Amino acid sequence: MTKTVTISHPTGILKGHVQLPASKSEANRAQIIAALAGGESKLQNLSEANDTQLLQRLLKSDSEVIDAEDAGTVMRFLTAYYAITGQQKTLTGTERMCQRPIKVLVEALQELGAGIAYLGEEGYPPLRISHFEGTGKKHLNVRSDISSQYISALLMVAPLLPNGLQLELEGKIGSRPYIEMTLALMQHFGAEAQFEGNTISVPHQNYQPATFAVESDWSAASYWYSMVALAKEADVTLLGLRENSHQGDKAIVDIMRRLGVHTEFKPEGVRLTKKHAEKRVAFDFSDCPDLAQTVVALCAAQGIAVEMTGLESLRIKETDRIQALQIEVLGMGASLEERTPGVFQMKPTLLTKSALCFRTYQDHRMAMAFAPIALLQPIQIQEPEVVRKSYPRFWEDLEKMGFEVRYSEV
Ligand SMILES: O=C(O)C1=C[C@@H](OP(=O)(O)O)[C@@H](O)[C@H](O)C1
Ligand SMILES: C=C(OP(=O)(O)O)C(=O)O
Repeated sequence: MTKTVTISHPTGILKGHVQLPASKSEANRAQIIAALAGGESKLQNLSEANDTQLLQRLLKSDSEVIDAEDAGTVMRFLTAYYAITGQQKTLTGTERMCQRPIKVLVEALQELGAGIAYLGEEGYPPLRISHFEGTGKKHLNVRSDISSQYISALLMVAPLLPNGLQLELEGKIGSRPYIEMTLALMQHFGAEAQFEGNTISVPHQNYQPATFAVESDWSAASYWYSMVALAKEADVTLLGLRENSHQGDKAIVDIMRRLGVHTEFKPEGVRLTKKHAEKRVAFDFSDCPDLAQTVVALCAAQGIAVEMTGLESLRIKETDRIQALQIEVLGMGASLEERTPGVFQMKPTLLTKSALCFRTYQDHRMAMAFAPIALLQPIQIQEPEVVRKSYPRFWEDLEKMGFEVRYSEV
């Protein structure tokens, strides 16, 4: 039996306000840094997203076995947190988490003096963290082309190291805005750092407890942008988003300007209305990999040809997102192919009225990226509960905006 949701929209007209979930990326940085700061920090607007709630529970847990489930930030940030604070823990996660690499982070922490062993395959969780005997090493070379989460994890613990830390980033810097978000949050809690060229320097210093209000999630906003692009008429306000955001996924504003959505910044959030869409576009997702699925699904539905680069990290996220997208757009009559190394092209056809049922591969973003297509025709999405990772109220919010959402098991 597979849980399935059938979604349709009777009018195709979207009007109203959406209260988005708060950013899980900001929340999880704030929670780690607040724990390192000690004292009484006040974190406001932590969302119900499982990734956020999970970290909150785990930071309070005395258990020696820690299950990071499918949350990349939780796995990577806690590895550095437990290692540098000298806690004995076994860190594990879902089957998929144990296929997501962590070697770059583990080796960096080992160089700093952490005792970490692999309990399964070398380079992957589960991990056993046993002790910390500081080597006093200050300068580390770290690859930055696999996941920025390793860099963020190291940066957040860096102020605790007696000599601070100087990271030399090697290779392409993927997901760079997430590194900048980490530095911004560190600064909010009183820790200064310098990012010049490929070098990030963090002196030894103390964090200060602080109040921090998490912004709404720009990645979650991207699905509403897609809905506005596909709607017959739309006037939608997404609450709690700011023009001066820490989140790199604010790039959706510029992407969607070309794909049919006008953004107006207002004090309460962003107001989205429809505009003309281009028929052929090219985007680099190196800075905003979580937006790629939104764009692929929208372009497949709208018959927009798109060339994409910067998708390398998609293969090691909640699922192999390239493969998942290739399979799902094929069902829509579109093709997604790597034409030359690193350059993907999607050739769409205009959507036919054939029945569409999308699989989600235990990936919240597969569900949310394809859901907007329900504005064109009724669709089905399998395992709809995957959205709990970042946006648990996603289906309820669709209903509030006039979608019909029916659950079944087939
Ligand atoms: O640091 C973060 O909060 C994140 C960084 C990105 O991962 P990578 O750095 O692995 O690309 C992003 O895809 C993920 O959803 C959240
Ligand atoms: C990749 C993601 O999350 P994480 O790496 O934190 O599991 C995501 O939310 O799209």
